[in-house]
Amino acid sequence: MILAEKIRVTFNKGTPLETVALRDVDLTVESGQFLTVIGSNGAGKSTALNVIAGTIRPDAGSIAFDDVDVTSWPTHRRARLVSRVFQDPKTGTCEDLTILENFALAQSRTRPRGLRSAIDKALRERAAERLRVLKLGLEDRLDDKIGLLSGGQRQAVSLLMATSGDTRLLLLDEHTAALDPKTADFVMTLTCDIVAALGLTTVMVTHSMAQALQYGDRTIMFHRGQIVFDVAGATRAAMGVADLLALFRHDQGEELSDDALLLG
Ligand SMILES: Nc1ncnc2c1ncn2[C@@H]1O[C@H](COP(=O)(O)OP(=O)(O)OP(=O)(O)O)[C@@H](O)[C@H]1O
Repeated sequence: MILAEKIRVTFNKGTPLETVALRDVDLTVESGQFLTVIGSNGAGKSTALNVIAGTIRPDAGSIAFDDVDVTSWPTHRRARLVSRVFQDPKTGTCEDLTILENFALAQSRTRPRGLRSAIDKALRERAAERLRVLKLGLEDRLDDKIGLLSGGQRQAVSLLMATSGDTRLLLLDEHTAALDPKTADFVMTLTCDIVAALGLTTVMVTHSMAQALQYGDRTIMFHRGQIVFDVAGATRAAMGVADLLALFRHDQGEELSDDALLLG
């Protein structure tokens, strides 16, 4: 479970560029819940993920995982429990290393060992077994440089690596936005399968309202650093994009003016 209380993040404090990116945000995500997050450009979505991952330390508020206060834990200390997949497939993998070496690197995130000593028969078998699920033939290309893979293949491998080890919390930062629609569907199906199989608590940021409603079991929207709505259960299941827009208009007294959100 994630319990974030009164989280405030201010960039460039005390300067003319001061921006309050998160305004006393409270957010609880139950264990095993799959939360989708939407919001216009600059609404605070990435900052919220950064606070959970530990990349940004809030200037006020606290954050706990399963009742353990991790507010002061740096990213590397949280890395055993939290992993993240980014929009750019290149971010999650190391281009000059082979597929197998990338798996070894991912494993060392949770079980620190030298890269060479981490590559043993057991890892080779484990990596091949996980890759076989993709049905892309990558289990036969363990010694290929990962830079040779397509964006979609690489994102699928990033997802497998992010969910190896002891990860309990998966953060997805628009991880299908750079893929063509067919590949994006493939990666989303893989995501849902892995999340369900491992029972991961998942937070997925997306620019698409339709995708936010299609996947997961709860949707929140950020706007100007605050959560402006939070829908789940039967209410959410009955909603379409037009209903989300109407909810926004009703609560905020203004129209949403972000084409990417409307059209995505
Ligand atoms: N490192 C930073 N330095 C200064 N300002 C920042 C920084 N990171 C984010 N901001 C500002 O904080 C606010 C929230 O940004 P954030 O990236 O969290 O929004 P977002 O909802 O993820 O937007 P997008 O969909 O465009 O990625 C914005 O006004 C942004 O310009």
